[in-house]
Amino acid sequence: MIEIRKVKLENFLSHERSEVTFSPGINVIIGHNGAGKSSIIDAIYFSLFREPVRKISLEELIRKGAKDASVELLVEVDNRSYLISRNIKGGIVDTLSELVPNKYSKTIARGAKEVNEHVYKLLGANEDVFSSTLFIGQGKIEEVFDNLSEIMEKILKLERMNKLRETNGPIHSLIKEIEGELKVIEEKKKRQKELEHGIEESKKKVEEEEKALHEKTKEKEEIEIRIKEKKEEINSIEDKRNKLISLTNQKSRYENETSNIREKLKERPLLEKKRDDLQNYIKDEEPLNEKLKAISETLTLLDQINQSDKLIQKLREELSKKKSDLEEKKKLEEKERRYRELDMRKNELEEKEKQYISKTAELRRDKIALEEKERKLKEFKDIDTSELEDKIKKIKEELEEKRRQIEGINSRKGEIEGEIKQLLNIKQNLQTFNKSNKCPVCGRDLSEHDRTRIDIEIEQKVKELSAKKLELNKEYQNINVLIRQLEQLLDRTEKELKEALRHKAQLDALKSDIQHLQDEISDLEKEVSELTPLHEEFKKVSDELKILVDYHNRYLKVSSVSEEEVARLEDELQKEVVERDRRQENLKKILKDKGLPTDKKELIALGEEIENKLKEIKKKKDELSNIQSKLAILESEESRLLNLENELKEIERQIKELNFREEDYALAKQELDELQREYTNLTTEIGRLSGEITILKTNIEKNNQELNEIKKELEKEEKLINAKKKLEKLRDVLNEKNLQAFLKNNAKSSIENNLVSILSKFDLSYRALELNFDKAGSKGKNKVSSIIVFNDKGEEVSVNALSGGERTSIALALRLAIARSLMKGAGILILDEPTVNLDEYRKRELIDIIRSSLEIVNQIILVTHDEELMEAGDYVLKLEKRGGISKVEVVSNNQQAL
Ligand SMILES: Nc1ncnc2c1ncn2[C@@H]1O[C@H](COP(=O)(O)OP(=O)(O)OP(=O)(O)O)[C@@H](O)[C@H]1O
Ligand SMILES: [Zn+2]
Repeated sequence: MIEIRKVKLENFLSHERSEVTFSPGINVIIGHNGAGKSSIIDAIYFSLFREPVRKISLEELIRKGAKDASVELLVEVDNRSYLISRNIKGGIVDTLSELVPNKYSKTIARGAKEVNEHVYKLLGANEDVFSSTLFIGQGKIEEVFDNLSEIMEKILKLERMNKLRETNGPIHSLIKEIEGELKVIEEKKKRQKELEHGIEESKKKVEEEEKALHEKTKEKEEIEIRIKEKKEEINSIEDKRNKLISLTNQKSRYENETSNIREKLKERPLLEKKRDDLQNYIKDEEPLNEKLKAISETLTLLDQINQSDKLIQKLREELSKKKSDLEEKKKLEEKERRYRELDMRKNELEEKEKQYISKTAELRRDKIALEEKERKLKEFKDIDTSELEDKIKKIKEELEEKRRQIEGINSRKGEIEGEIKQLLNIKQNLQTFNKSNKCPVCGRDLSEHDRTRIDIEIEQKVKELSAKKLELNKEYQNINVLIRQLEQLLDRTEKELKEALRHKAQLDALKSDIQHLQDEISDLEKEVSELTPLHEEFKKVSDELKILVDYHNRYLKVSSVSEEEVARLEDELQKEVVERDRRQENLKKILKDKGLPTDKKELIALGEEIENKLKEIKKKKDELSNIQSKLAILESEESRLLNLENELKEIERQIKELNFREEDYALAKQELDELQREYTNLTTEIGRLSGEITILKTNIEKNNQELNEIKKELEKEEKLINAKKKLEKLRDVLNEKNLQAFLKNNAKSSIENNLVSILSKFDLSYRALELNFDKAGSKGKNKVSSIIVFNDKGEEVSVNALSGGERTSIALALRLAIARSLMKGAGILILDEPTVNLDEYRKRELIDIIRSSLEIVNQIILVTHDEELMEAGDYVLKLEKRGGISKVEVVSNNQQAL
């Protein structure tokens, strides 16, 4: 029994994102036209079968403005929950999964086709059955009467049975196919016989050839042995031959060498003569070398003597200079001593002299400054300040007096003003308290006369007081002018005093400066008089030094010279003279001994001549050593020649001993060639034979395989014949009169039974019903009714004669009955707007019938725009459309409310 728990719509028809929960019992979906109610059951239907309910394409199910749509349906079957997920265009595959509460979800099917198959299993019905029975479109409950025959054909798939039987149908073509295969099998049988014969022949041939192969192999082995023996023989002959060749080669090499050496030896006497001549030539070398050495010695001596002469000259000059310097030094020594004494004294006096100079300068500056200040002092006048101070004191006293007068005037003015104010007050009061006739001051009774009098009196008095006040003002002004004049005078006098005081301070400062300068001058004069004798001495010393400085400078120039130095130079000169004389002696001796010319130029020319001669000798010596080495080689060659002659004798002996004959060798080789030819022929023959045998054997193998395959196929023959017979039988059975009628009758009685039991629950008083699955005749009066009803009395009643309510009940019952017969458990009933076009009474009836259906199904989903039907629902969903998008607005649970 399937039950729907929840459906989720995403971009599906008018829904953007809605989630609807269902409960067992009657679920009413309510809302205005176009609110999106049907869309929800469309979503359920689409989830189950991936087909639209309406006549639209899948793409049209996608909400306008969205790219893709998806629907999820949660169902419960036998206490297990399954989630079906369907998608349009989103690229996500459809899935069906089982949800184990609080645990996991297991995908059972993936892809539209697989999901469809599983839904079929869960629902126990396919789309055809479901849409003809439990899913009822708007106002279509009774359609079942008119289409019963088609519905049954569709449900029982009778159409397909007829199709199976047709001449171009599958059964016919299957039989044709089998007949074709049987023909092929006949062909195979012929082939089988051919193959068997061929295999027999081949086997015989293989036997013959194997025998021949055996013989040839034996022959081949014998020849192999003979070849081996022959090869050994040839090898030994070849060894000898090789030895002979190598000996002959060596012999000819030796002979060549011998004749070469003999040729070379012919040169020998000539070389020996040349050698003797050269040896003779180089005899002069030794004495020439000696003479050359003496010449170079002589030349060296000449150079040395020359240098000594120069050195002696230089030393004599230096010595005479030093001697004269020494004399000068001795003459200057007295003056130099005096110079040094004075210089020291001058240095001692230097400090005091500096003091003297600075003090005299300071003294001069002070005297000038003093003169200047004394001149300024004469220009200053003396001023007396006490006079000015007295004057200021007097002015201040006068000012005090005048200010006191002003204060007096002010207080008098205040008194007068107070009196006037009081008088005016009295006058005012007199007028205000007119009626009471009492004095405002004392409260006494006043007559008119009194009042006038008082008035005049007051007037008089006020005038007097005002005149007095005016006078005081004038006086005040006058005094004020005086005060201002006094203040100005005071100011001026004070300034004068200040100026006088400043002048006096300057004079004091000048006087003290003069005093100070005089003190300083007397101090300085004392110091200068003390320094003067030293200054005189300094002057004297300096003057004398000026005269002595020339001598001092001259002394400095010769001061370095000493007696020792002069002595040393004299000694050096002496030694050099001795050395030169010795060399001259030596030279004389050599010249005499070697008979050399005394002239230097001649000596050099002679030296060069000897050197040239020596060079020539050197060349000859090289030539000689060359000839000597050639002669040495010739000597060793001569001994080699002797050896070679002995060797040749030995080789000839060995050749004789070998005794090799070329004819023997050629014969043996010819024999081997013949044997090898024979061997090759045999190998080819053996190869050919085994090749043929292999081919024959593989052929046999192949043919055997084919034979086996043919045998296997022949086994099918019987099955094919049987199949053909069965198909022919099936063709007969599928005939309308046989199986189809049986199926229809079967379904008919089952549905009729169910129908009676369902109707009994609907509380209707009909005893029996009979279904008619045959095609209803052409529409109109002859129309054959698909259902016949019998009343209590057993009378037949046409469906059209029943009341609307009865008809709807029977139609609904019939749908439920069909569903029950064909499905394992009919769980849900879905109705879209069942009450359209019904009056109030019929509507009530229908609600009762629907309620009764709950005895057959568990869950009913009802779509309506009729508010009245809300009451019928156990569970109510209200849909509304806002902004073009459907929304689940209200959800109420009537059961809970009760
Ligand atoms: N692909 C779509 N995208 C958006 N809206 C659509 C789409 N297809 C149809 N509609 C609109 O969805 C609305 C809801 O249709 P649905 O059939 O669910 O309404 P209903 O509440 O059952 O109304 P009625 O009582 O008139 O049958 C309609 O106005 C329809 O025009
Ligand atoms: Zn009075």
